[in-house]
Amino acid sequence: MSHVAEELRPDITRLNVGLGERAYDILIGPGLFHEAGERIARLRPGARVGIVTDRHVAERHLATVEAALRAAGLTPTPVIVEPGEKSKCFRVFEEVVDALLAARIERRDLVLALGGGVVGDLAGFAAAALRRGVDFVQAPTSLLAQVDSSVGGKTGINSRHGKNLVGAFHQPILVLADSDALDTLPLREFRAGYAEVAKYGLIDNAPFFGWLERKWQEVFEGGPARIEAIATSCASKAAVVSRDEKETGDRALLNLGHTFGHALEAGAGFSQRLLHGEAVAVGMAQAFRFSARQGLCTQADAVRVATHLKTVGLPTRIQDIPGDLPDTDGLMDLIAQDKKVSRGALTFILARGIGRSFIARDVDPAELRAFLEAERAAI
Ligand SMILES: NC(=O)c1ccc[n+]([C@@H]2O[C@H](COP(=O)([O-])OP(=O)(O)OC[C@H]3O[C@@H](n4cnc5c(N)ncnc54)[C@H](O)[C@@H]3O)[C@@H](O)[C@H]2O)c1
Ligand SMILES: O=C(O)C(=O)C[C@@H](O)[C@H](O)[C@H](O)COP(=O)(O)O
Ligand SMILES: [Zn+2]
Repeated sequence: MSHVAEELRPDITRLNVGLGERAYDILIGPGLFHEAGERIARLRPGARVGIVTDRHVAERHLATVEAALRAAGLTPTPVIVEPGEKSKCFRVFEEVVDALLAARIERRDLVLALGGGVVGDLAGFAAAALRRGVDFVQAPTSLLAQVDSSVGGKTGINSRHGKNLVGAFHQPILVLADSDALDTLPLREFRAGYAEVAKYGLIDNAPFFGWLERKWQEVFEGGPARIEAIATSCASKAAVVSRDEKETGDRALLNLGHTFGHALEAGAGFSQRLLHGEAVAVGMAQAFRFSARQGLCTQADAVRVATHLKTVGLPTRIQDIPGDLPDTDGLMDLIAQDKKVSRGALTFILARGIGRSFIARDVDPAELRAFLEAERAAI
């Protein structure tokens, strides 16, 4: 990537995910979709580009991106899926792969994921599988995708057995996070993405969590605080991914709130009843309450976490989720399918305090069950 364009655009933040020959840039700032063609053509001049997107995003942003690609001599073919988590499934995966093959996307061509985390995970997995692997670019359009899912190369789909159980590690070659795209994102979706922003503070950056407590309204309103929150989140994620690409060690910290959260998402049928970020918010509040119950962190820290999440309008308890959920046995079964489970031993991300998360292996199932029962009984 040339530095010249960034020097001409001081409003663009450029980060790098240091992965040797698979290193890539993350660009964050306004107007990037208008420059998508020029920036992608520098990496793959003359390429065919299969643009995987969803209907909501297509209605708002596809024309801009397509025009930019054509102007730079690239040949785009859109592949449009239905919005929502249910599209992360085998049926839609097959449809996307078939559409990309029909568009003759070859090994030196590209897949462009234009959308939220659902499109990013689905398109990334399609790119990983297509002709045994073609390159892909992430053009994230939701807050969640700009701060988390577009970075790090986890791609995949859900199975009837649980969340993200089929997939591949496949890194993008570029991430273009156009902050203007967030202007069309519904508030509920923005809030859900905010849960993953707060996650970075809770994992290992207490000052960032404190900053969010003071500045969250500015982050929601847009402007410099929003860009700063996105850049801080991406920098945290890039650092973890660079040192542990395939989650053999501390990348698992990025799973804070996800062991509980994924079970709840699956329990809610991957439906609009509970968005991924909302599930993570409940899961993080639970991880801190579970930690406090085990004497690992103070009750005050657990309350502080839940209070901030509640203040921004996120759910923090099972009771905040509308509709029926599996009972404790059902949740335990779903948790048993978590990818961090090893030879049956449960792994959770727990905390000794805000910004002091750690990987807890061999969590006692009896203690977990008692905690889930207590959570269910809480008013
Ligand atoms: N791979 C990873 O590392 C990783 C990390 C975090 C989450 N995820 C996955 O990401 C998914 C959640 O992503 P998400 O929250 O972006 O959900 P999503 O992709 O479903 O997008 C949320 C909703 O907002 C709409 N939308 C997106 N951008 C828009 C825009 N700019 N304007 C208007 N509407 C827009 C979408 O059409 C959809 O209806 C989950 O499947 C989760 O498992 C993956
Ligand atoms: O990138 C990671 O690593 C993460 O854990 C980020 C999470 O926010 C994300 O939801 C991820 O898809 C969960 O990974 P999984 O391995 O538990 O499916
Ligand atoms: Zn997540």
